Amino acid sequence: MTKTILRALAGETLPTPPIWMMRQAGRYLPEYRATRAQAGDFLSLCYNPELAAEVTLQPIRRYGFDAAILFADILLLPQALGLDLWFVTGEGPRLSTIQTDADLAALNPVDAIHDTLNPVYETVKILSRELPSETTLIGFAGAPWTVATYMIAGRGTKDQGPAHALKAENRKLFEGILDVLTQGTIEYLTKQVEAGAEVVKLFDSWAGSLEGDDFRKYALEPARIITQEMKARFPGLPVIAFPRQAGEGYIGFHAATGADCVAVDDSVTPEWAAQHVQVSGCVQGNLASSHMVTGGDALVRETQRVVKAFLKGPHIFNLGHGITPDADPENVQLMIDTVRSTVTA
Ligand SMILES: Cc1c2[nH]c(c1CCC(=O)O)Cc1[nH]c(c(CCC(=O)O)c1C)Cc1[nH]c(c(CCC(=O)O)c1C)Cc1[nH]c(c(C)c1CCC(=O)O)C2
Repeated sequence: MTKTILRALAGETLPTPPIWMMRQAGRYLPEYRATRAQAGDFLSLCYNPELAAEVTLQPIRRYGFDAAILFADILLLPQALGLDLWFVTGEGPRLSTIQTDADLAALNPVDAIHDTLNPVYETVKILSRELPSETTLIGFAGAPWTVATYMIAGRGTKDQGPAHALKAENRKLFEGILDVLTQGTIEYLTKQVEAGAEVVKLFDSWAGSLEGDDFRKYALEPARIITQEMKARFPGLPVIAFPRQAGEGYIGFHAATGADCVAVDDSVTPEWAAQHVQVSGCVQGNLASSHMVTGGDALVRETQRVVKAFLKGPHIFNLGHGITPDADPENVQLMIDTVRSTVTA
């Protein structure tokens, strides 16, 4: 029998939506914190195939999610392209920045990324051997715009100001960075699929800060190029696109990019997304991750609301964004039980 996630991605409407959770391997789980301590730090964990596979499997063992997502980070690609990357505890990522043509020219050639990223492919290979037969393995990468915002600013920013500024001041350089990332992402995802990833997801966390023609050129177009090329290389490969906070930009995103599934965040209601996005294909989402902290009746009610809003079409249940470190693991179980017991007749 085909795996439930793959059935939903193929456009099938299932009586109960399959479920997984962004950041399901993360700090809210005591077993994750223990393995991360064993690895030393976050990046050492990402580059240790045995331990990265272990943390990927932890939420599958605990909850029986329908999909596992490779444990890695979207910022490993810029590191593989030659930027320095480190994480400041309590603050987040830091990178050496790209600000000039010379910085761009100094990046490693795209085919050299595998020297750094080989341990990630090794993690995928372990997972494709060790996952239960009903669990789908999702590979991923950051979308070019989102990854570029970190490379240009050297860190996470609230409004992606430095990347917008570079786009205004030196569009040629800005587009050059996006082009390198587009090609690098294709090569990175290709190796993940060759190693055993069954689905790939593109995380465009900052798509919502691109407006009008910029959204079309820098969120939609790179997603289209990557999706088309991946499908040319691997016919039938399902692709999930996540142009987070795209709002109206979610409308038509399936058709314009060729993605099989569009993941929606919780800044839109599930009823709106069913009406405007699910009409074009599978959707993934979109319970607010804050319910994993607060729990209770509101969690049950809102979970049922999401399930019911999407029940007339293909749907993969997920949060609207990643689960946060302060979440209670018991609330995750309550969400899963609620999804699986919501009567959809
Ligand atoms: C912007 C972004 C990043 N990483 C990612 C994004 C895009 C999606 C999003 O918007 O959440 C994506 C990501 N990061 C991680 C994954 C693995 C798969 C998954 O569990 O979903 C994925 C898909 C692990 C991680 N990536 C990170 C953690 C926490 C690291 C730790 O253990 O300290 C995990 C589990 C670290 C990370 N990595 C990044 C930031 C900003 C941070 C620090 C913020 C934080 O601490 O939560 C960059």
